[in-house]
This record gives sequence, C-alpha cells and structure tokens, in this order.
Amino acid sequence: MKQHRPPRAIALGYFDGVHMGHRALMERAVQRAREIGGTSAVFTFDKHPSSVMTGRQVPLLTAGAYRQDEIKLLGGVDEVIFGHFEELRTMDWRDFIHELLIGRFGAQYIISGHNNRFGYMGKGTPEGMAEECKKAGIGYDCIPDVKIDGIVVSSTYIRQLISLGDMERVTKFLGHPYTITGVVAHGRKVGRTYGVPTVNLPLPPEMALPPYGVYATRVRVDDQVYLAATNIGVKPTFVDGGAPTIEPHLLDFSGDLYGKLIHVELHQFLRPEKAFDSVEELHAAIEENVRQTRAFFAKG
Ligand SMILES: Cc1cc2nc3c(=O)[nH]c(=O)nc-3n(C[C@H](O)[C@H](O)[C@H](O)COP(=O)(O)O)c2cc1C
Ligand SMILES: Nc1ncnc2c1ncn2[C@@H]1O[C@H](COP(=O)(O)OP(=O)(O)OP(=O)(O)O)[C@@H](O)[C@H]1O
Repeated sequence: MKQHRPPRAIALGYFDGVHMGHRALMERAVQRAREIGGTSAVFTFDKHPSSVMTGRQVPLLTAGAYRQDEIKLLGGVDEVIFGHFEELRTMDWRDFIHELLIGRFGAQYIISGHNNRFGYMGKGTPEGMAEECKKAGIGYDCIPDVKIDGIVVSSTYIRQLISLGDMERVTKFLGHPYTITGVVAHGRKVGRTYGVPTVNLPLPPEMALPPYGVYATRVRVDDQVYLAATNIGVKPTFVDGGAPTIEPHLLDFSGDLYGKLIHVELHQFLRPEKAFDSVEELHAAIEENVRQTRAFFAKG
C-alpha cells in the first residue's frame, strides 16, 4: 500500500457549530497526530447529510463560507477535508474506510463519536470501524458522549435552543457564543438620522435564525472587539415585510464597516422586536437596550 507522508489522524463528522462534543474528538485527533508525527484532520461533507437525505435544509450553526476557518480555529486541527456527500453516500462503508480514509487520505488513526454512522445507507458503525481498523493495522478511537447537565451535546439540541432564544444555554453547550458571520451591506441609513447608526448584515440564509428581537452582542471585526446592541428582524416600525437582517449598533465606535467581514456573537436575548408608534419610543427602547448590553458584559 502507498505510504502517506505525513500520516493523518482523522476525525469524522459534520461538525456544525463546533460544539463541546466535536471539540473532544478534535482534541484527540490533535493528540494522535502528535504521537504519530503526522497531521490532524477533520473529514466532513460539503452538504449536510440530513439536508440531502430529507430534501429539507437543516438550519446551520456555522455560515457556509466560514466552516473551514471555524473548524480549524475552534478545533485546532491542521486540515479540513470536504467529501462530496452526494457521491459518497452510495459508497460501501468498508470502501469508505479502506479506499478513501486509509488509501487516499493516509489515515493512521480514525476518531469518531458513538453515534457516528457512515457509508451507504449509514451501515457503517463504530463497532464495524473498530474491526476494520484493526484488520488494517491502524488506530481507532471512539469518543464517549460529552454531556452537559446530563444532556448529550448535539447540533440538533443546540438548534432547538437557538429557536427558543436561550442564548446563554447555547453558549454553554457550544462552548462559545452562537456567531453570525457575514459581509456588511448598505442599509437605508435611517438609524444615523436619530443617533443610532447600525451595521447592516444580511442573514446568511443557511443559518439557524433566533427569534426576532434585540440581543446583547459582541462584534468582532479585524482584530477589534466591540460591544453592540443588535436587532434581528424586519424592522416593523419602518418596513413592511422584507428579508430579516441583523443590525448591530456598536457601542463606543464611529467609522465605516461597509464591505468588511464581521462576526456577531449573540450572548443574551433582551426583548422581542416591536412595531413602535414613534421614532422617539424606538429610540428610548434602544437606549435601554444599550444599558442592558453594557450591564450584561460588565457582569463578566
Ligand atoms: C438595539 C436596536 C433595537 C431595535 N429594535 C427595533 C424594534 O423593536 N423595532 C423596529 O422596528 N426596529 C428596531 N430596530 C431597527 C431600527 O429600526 C433600525 O436600526 C433603523 O430603522 C435603521 O435602519 P437602516 O439601517 O435600514 O437605516 C432596532 C435597532 C437597534 C440597533
Ligand atoms: N456529545 C458528543 N460527544 C462525543 N462525540 C460527539 C458528540 N456529538 C457528536 N459527536 C461526534 O462528533 C462527530 C461529529 O458529529 P456530528 O456533527 O455529525 O453530530 P452531532 O453534533 O451529534 O449533530 P446532529 O445533532 O446533527 O446529529 C461524530 O463522530 C459524532 O459521533
């Protein structure tokens, strides 16, 4: 068999959101890579398997364009390998191990969780994986479930928490705040006329949408971090319908962010979005939200 240099320790899964369970797998991959003098990698798919299988788009926890960076940054792995799910879903599970992971990508160690299924019809199981890896003379680690408050951490559970707006619990299960990433667009520039300039971020359509409302947030841009009171919704005071936007009002900032890539971390839901009777009432509500945001982050 062709020897790959350097060999790889490969963690398997989709890794949407890079939660605490995912991190346990990737930490192990990094550790194993060090032991074998190789590189650590994640093998994931270009499309979410459930979205393809059910034909219904699963709302994602990581913006598509940012997946590779987020997995590397939070998981600490050297590489992210994207398999084409539509092609691989028909591959026999043994071929997936021997031909693809070992033959093509030089796996010396494979790491997965308990519930990992792979190959045609999801017939590959951790038990089958252990047996085949043994035959091939490579290592396999099956990582026990990571639980918080007695609940198994999963992307599915975190999506539910987001739909409820329970951002503090989301942060606990993800191990980092839910973060919406995108490029700043031009808004209507109305906010600045009453002293509340906002950054306008179209919501990446593939991402999970929290309830419309105002959130205590932090915005990361380049190497800077700003506190921000952020509205998510359709601005019913001014606009009739339309696509939702995410609009941070950065505190202690003046400047121009058009065209910049920004990361908006949602830390706490403050109140639902509302159609106000006047701009003055909206303004007063926003001032209160700014106070709440400062107070939230002052708590540490
Ligand atoms: C903290 C905050 C809270 C907001 N809350 C609401 C709201 O409850 N209802 C609403 O219609 N618009 C709300 N907005 C959105 C403003 O209407 C919006 O920023 C303003 O219309 C400027 O829009 P523009 O950027 O398109 O010019 C909020 C904005 C911020 C920054
Ligand atoms: N809580 C956990 N503890 C340990 N391993 C986990 C945990 N959650 C997922 N894994 C493993 O991490 C890898 C990637 O997980 P994947 O993203 O496919 O599943 P998930 O987070 O459970 O998502 P979903 O809720 O969509 O099933 C898989 O090998 C999976 O078995």
